[in-house]
Amino acid sequence: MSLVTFKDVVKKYDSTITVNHLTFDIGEGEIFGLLGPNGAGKSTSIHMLSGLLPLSGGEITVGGHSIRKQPLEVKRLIGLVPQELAIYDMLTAWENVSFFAKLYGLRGKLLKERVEESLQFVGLLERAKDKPSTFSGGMKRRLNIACAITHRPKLIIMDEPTVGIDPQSRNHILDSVRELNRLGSAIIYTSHYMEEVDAICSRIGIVDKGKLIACGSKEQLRQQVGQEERIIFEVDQAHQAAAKEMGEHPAVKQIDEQDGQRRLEVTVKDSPSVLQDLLFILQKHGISLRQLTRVEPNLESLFLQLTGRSLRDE
Ligand SMILES: Nc1ncnc2c1ncn2[C@@H]1O[C@H](COP(=O)(O)OP(=O)(O)OP(=O)(O)O)[C@@H](O)[C@H]1O
Repeated sequence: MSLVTFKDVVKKYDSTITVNHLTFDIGEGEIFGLLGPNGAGKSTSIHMLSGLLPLSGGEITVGGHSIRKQPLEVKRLIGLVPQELAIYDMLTAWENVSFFAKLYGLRGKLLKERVEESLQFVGLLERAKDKPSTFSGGMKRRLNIACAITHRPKLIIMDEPTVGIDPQSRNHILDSVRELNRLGSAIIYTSHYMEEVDAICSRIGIVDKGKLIACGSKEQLRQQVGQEERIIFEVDQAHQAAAKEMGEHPAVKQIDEQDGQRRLEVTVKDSPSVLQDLLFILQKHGISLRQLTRVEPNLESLFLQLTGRSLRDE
């Protein structure tokens, strides 16, 4: 059964549509990735789901409850880890987590146990008495997570939780996502980092300019890319004629020239002889190969294919 449903969800600011008829659902126990460039509408969608922003159209349900009609029931089921840190500098780590736990009605012994458990979970129990102003960016992000999980929500929403932090904290957060999921929560994870979403999510929705342009399991999305791959040739000299000849090969779909034609990114349809043919063209023009890289189809390729733009360029 679906834990979350988005049905024809729209958000408009005046006449601008920021979220454009989004429809998808998320099953219990899933890690669902919402992937898209900056400004795609991920945070806006998350804020509507969390009851922080009203919908302009459509409906969102969590555990069968409508966010429009039963916002309190929905809020009880979710834990939001917002993109902007929601922690208080004048409170200690313990007091921060305890503050949020009380908002969810926890009291007494249970409150103490859950605060301790949450701080332990994010690796900050030893720093419980310290104020966040003494923490690194990654530690603050981890504290932000601890604040959202004390009430053991069925759905944890993480909005770009790894932006601007060191690799160690990033890995810690990615491990916590997997662990929270293993302990029984469904997760919605928004990011513009394809690698993160690819690494931890079981299903992925790709959004661009407010629209859901693809949605499915990683396997389904890869199949959608089809049998294309990218071959990157790094060569010793620029050569227009060679690049042009490569572009005329029937299996070549696209050539992107970088570094003054010293780096050629060639998108090819699956064909047994294409690599050999392209190498032959380089050889014929007297060009030496410095490096050759083959890139398997991935979410980046799918985004490129669907929008004609690179996810990284945003
Ligand atoms: N209050 C607002 N009024 C008008 N436009 C807004 C408002 N809030 C957001 N937007 C616009 O809505 C679009 C989507 O923003 P949103 O923050 O949801 O994107 P995002 O995918 O989460 O990207 P990011 O990772 O940069 O936060 C952007 O173009 C943004 O400028």
